[in-house]
Amino acid sequence: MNKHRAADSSVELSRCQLLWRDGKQVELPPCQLAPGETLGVMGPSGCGKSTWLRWLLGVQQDYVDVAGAIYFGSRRVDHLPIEERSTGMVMQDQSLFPHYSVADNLAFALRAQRLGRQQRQQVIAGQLDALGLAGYQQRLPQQLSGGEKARISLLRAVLARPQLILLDEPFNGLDAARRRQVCEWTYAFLREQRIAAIIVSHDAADLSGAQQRLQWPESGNRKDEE
Ligand SMILES: Nc1ncnc2c1ncn2[C@@H]1O[C@H](COP(=O)(O)OP(=O)(O)OP(=O)(O)O)[C@@H](O)[C@H]1O
Repeated sequence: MNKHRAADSSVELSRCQLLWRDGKQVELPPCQLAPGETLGVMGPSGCGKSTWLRWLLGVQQDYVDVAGAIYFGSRRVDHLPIEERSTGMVMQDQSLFPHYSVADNLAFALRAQRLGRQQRQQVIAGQLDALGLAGYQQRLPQQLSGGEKARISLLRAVLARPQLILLDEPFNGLDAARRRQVCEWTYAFLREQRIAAIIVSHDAADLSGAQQRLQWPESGNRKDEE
């Protein structure tokens, strides 16, 4: 298990303010997620959802100031560097290691769990099977379709078993039947592994398994208030 992960602690996000350089600002309400719980987020294009997720992940973003706190149990993590936050993210552009096979990409995510080689191969084979990708171990990312890449990216992020996982439009590029299947698998896996998650999507059906919802609040303009 990830050494930074406190298995039974909840994720707590304080009220959070995002302030862009051009004066646009938005205030998000506080939120608490128990292990295995998901927050589904919807909002119009360009409102700041990905920016907020990248802040939660710990990415430096010079175009915006963010004031807020993130706690895993009693531990405050928003001042920690990205590698110490036990937070994973699947981005819209799906970043697999291009020169690693599917199996090696997934093995990378499992490294903290210290499984033996055979056990690791079993986990990988079982999960690929569950996602309709049986036998894909030796493929390279360039040999995958967009939808296949999306599923492997998602699998890699959840197999690392972070405390919090951030999914930005994770089911894009899938046909309707596959989208439903991957969506159901994702919620079941997050619940079973007790991983708290935030899922952003423009499609309400993607958020049907989420226990909590956030409709992105209207943004204001600080310059108008001055
Ligand atoms: N690297 C950047 N530099 C400057 N401004 C940026 C940068 N990335 C995003 N922005 C701005 O921040 C605002 C929010 O963008 P963001 O990508 O977070 O929106 P979003 O809600 O995720 O949109 P979408 O649903 O289209 O993905 C937008 O006004 C965008 O132009």
